Amino acid sequence: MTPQHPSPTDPSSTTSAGRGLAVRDLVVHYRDDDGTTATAVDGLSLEVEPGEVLGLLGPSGSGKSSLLRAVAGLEPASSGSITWDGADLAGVPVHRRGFGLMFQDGQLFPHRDVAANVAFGLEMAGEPRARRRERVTELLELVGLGGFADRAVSTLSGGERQRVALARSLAPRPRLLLLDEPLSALDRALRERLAAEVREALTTTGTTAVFVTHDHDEAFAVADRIAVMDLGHLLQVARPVDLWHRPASQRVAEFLGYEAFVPAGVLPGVEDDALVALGPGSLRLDPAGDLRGTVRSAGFRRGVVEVVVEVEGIGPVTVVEPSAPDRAVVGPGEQVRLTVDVDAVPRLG
Ligand SMILES: Nc1ncnc2c1ncn2[C@@H]1O[C@H](COP(=O)(O)OP(=O)(O)OP(=O)(O)O)[C@@H](O)[C@H]1O
Repeated sequence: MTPQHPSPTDPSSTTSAGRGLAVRDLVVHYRDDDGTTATAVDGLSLEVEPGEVLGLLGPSGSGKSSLLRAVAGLEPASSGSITWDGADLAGVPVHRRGFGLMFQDGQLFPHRDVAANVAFGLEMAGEPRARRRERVTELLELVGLGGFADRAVSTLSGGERQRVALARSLAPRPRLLLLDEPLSALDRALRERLAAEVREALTTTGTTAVFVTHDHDEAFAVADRIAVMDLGHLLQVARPVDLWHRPASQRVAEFLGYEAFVPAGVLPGVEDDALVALGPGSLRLDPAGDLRGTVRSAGFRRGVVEVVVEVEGIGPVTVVEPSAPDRAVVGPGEQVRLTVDVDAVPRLG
């Protein structure tokens, strides 16, 4: 691994030289009152190409917000550099970076109506009133709030507020939009729907963006590439499909939801000793299968049945089966046989 391209085997991890955002060997420290320092970002390098949506994924405390805040200029870098189109941003204050910010709680201005919230950045930029009005209408349409211009912010639902916040942050056409857990205050169903809408708004407007989340489903729904962080380090950067099928390490695979890690030789018909990961999608219930297991639990979830099976010699693995009204559902304690889908069992390097 080189710091510039953490996954050199993944062609999608390379970017056009010097364009867009480049973070090089960045370190962000926090100094406590007692003089001790905590390292939140530890020598991290990353690039974001113009027009790209990068998902920044990692567990709580992995340093995602610290990285985002450093890029925004809200947190000083202890060492390393942050550049945009090759120009160093050290010493460039937050409001001169041309970057937009969007947070979990939207931070709308309560005394302005929806249109005035969206217009805020345009006013700051000195846009004439007619152009502002036009742009506000365009942005509210884009986020699905066409008739909302005159609404008071206090009358909006949580999802509507975040749509307004998104419209407001897109209105001045930031050269980079930094989104820090913008959906995490919303309930799961709304979050899934809005994640798709955010992606559409970003790609329709061609906005370059970094989207921080600790939810891998959300990262998969929003991002062109996903950067996985842990303990201030970058573990892997890859397109969602490559990340899922080729996680670079057990740590990445665990974080994505893989459940069992065994030598490949444990699987029927496989003879090498590489470590492999099994998770949802790796196994199928099959009366003629070579693996045996005991059902621990079975739950219905939006058209599929998720069956957790204690697989002999492997451990618990979730099996996802399509649901049908006349198909018998297995229950806890039941003995089952399973087949491996070898294409859905990544080898860990
Ligand atoms: N202002 C601060 N002072 C001291 N330590 C801090 C400060 N902000 C963050 N940290 C520490 O830096 C580390 C990284 O925190 P950060 O908020 O960047 O992580 P995160 O991945 O965004 O987490 P979360 O998903 O919980 O927001 C953590 O150990 C955290 O305790």
